[in-house]
Amino acid sequence: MSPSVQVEGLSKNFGKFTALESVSFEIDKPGCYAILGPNGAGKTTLFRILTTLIYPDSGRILMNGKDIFRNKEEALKEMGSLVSVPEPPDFMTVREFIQFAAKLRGREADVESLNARLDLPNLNSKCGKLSKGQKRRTFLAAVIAQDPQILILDEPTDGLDPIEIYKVKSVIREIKQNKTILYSSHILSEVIDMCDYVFIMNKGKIIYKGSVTNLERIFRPTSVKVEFEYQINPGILKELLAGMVTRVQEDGDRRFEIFYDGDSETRKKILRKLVETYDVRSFYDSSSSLENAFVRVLGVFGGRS
Ligand SMILES: Nc1ncnc2c1ncn2[C@@H]1O[C@H](COP(=O)(O)OP(=O)(O)OP(=O)(O)O)[C@@H](O)[C@H]1O
Repeated sequence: MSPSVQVEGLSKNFGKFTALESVSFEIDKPGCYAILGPNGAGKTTLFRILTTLIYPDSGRILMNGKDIFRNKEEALKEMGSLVSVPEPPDFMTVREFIQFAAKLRGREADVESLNARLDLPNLNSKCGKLSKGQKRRTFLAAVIAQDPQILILDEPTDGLDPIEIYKVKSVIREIKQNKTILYSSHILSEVIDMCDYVFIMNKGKIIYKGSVTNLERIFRPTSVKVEFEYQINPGILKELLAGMVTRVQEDGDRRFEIFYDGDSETRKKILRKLVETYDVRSFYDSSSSLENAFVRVLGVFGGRS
């Protein structure tokens, strides 16, 4: 049976501040599910509730059909988490901690394989002597050694160096094939790279739910920036592209931003026409930055103050 997570009408206030408001979603297939949102959106609050570190004011969560607040032990049996910067105990070695974590769930840890995949620090080092990134990878190795069906990972790459990020991402890509991973991040490009489905949060609410492919399709670029080898008459350029473009805007000396309907065929026609007529120095999607797309999602669905 596939692991499932159901979140129903979750709300959480801190005093008068509403951190989560009626958050609901359902997951019933393995894969990597991103909770994406800017700082303060409520991601960590949601993850702390999902792991019962704190309790909601209302709503319920079912993991594999079991209520995590009413039937905690049963419901969390198949869940492993990396939330709120956990640290392995100082006095244990890396190997001991991973073996200990696995034993808690009745599993045997394959420490050597985890070491090869995550490039762990010296297995005999005491955890107290590790750097922040090494501690995080050791903790992640321990969670993976427990072999849970559901993994809750709150910004797992936060504070890691590029090589560590690469290792962590490879492992997550590998295990998401048959597990459910809830993965929070504020980096859209990371989510596009890793995840299959995305929930976008802003100001305590989920403002977008959809596949990552759909998100890319909706927020595909709708303008290109072009630079010519020499100065171009804007009037003639507009005439040349008439019928293909919605607007042509001068963008400095020899540079223009050309707006169109976002269709890839139209984009090809524009490029062909320009190259046939002029010497084009560069041509690229002006809003191809995924971070820009994120800002647009917030603008379209969630407002932004
Ligand atoms: N214990 C608390 N007491 C009061 N306010 C809190 C508490 N925990 C969180 N908040 C507030 O709730 C809001 C959501 O915080 P949360 O940490 O869930 O956001 P986030 O999306 O994880 O942000 P980040 O990406 O910065 O980690 C923030 O405005 C935060 O200040």
